[in-house]
Amino acid sequence: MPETPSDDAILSLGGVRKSYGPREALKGVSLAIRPGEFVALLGPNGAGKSTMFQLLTGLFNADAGEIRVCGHDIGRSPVAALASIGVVFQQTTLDMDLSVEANLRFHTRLHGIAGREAGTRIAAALARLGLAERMHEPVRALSGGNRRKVELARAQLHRPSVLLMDEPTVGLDPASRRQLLDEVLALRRDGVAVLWATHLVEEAEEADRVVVLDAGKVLAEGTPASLVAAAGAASLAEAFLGMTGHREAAPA
Ligand SMILES: Nc1ncnc2c1ncn2[C@@H]1O[C@H](COP(=O)(O)OP(=O)(O)OP(=O)(O)O)[C@@H](O)[C@H]1O
Repeated sequence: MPETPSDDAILSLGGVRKSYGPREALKGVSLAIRPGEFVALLGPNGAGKSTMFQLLTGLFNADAGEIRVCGHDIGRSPVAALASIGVVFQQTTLDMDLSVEANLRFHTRLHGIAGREAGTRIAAALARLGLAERMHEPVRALSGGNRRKVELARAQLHRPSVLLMDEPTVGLDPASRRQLLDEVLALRRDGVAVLWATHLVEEAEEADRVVVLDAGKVLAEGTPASLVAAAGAASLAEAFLGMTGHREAAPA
């Protein structure tokens, strides 16, 4: 696997295993991401993507292996590791009846960001995403695409080095999907590392590197072009289908 980063990784997994009873969801997964790199975790349903995110966010502990964020072992130093992570989960975690601002304020308080500084960060994050004028509206009044943007804004308020996005475009229309992807791709300029889980090949095509996960194992990784070339395929979709045989993971 030629393009795996090594010592300069900001997020790394080494030999990570996780089972639910007899079912092995992750069977010894290793990967690493550098600052400013956008990595797509591409896998069909049941590949283990959400399980990996649950381990990366400290919701569960791995049965074996090591996860490090900015040099901190998530098992031994979870507070330090999690302080460097921003996350957008597959299911929304916003309070629909609170205003956009109140949702974001809750997050800044959790991270110990003082009032005035919190206000400045919230205003800047919403302005960047074109949502400054919606700040006082209840989240319920926003479209699905804008709700996701609020979650993206929230995930960045504590200025994490690593952003985890777990199938964040599920349920969004094509234009909103495109916008969200563009916003996150742009974060590379600020040196933010992104792990973007998806089952949509077209989203993975834009990544710096693609990690193909299936049935709890990394099948391949590399740039989209290198995966296509290695598979002797005409497209990433064809390469992916050839590797996994999962037809439901074809382009949207
Ligand atoms: N809480 C659980 N209890 C038992 N098995 C689980 C649990 N969560 C996940 N699994 C199983 O672990 C495997 C990996 O599931 P996971 O949800 O991590 O995959 P995924 O790639 O996120 O899939 P999807 O795209 O459908 O969300 C699947 O076989 C799934 O059925």
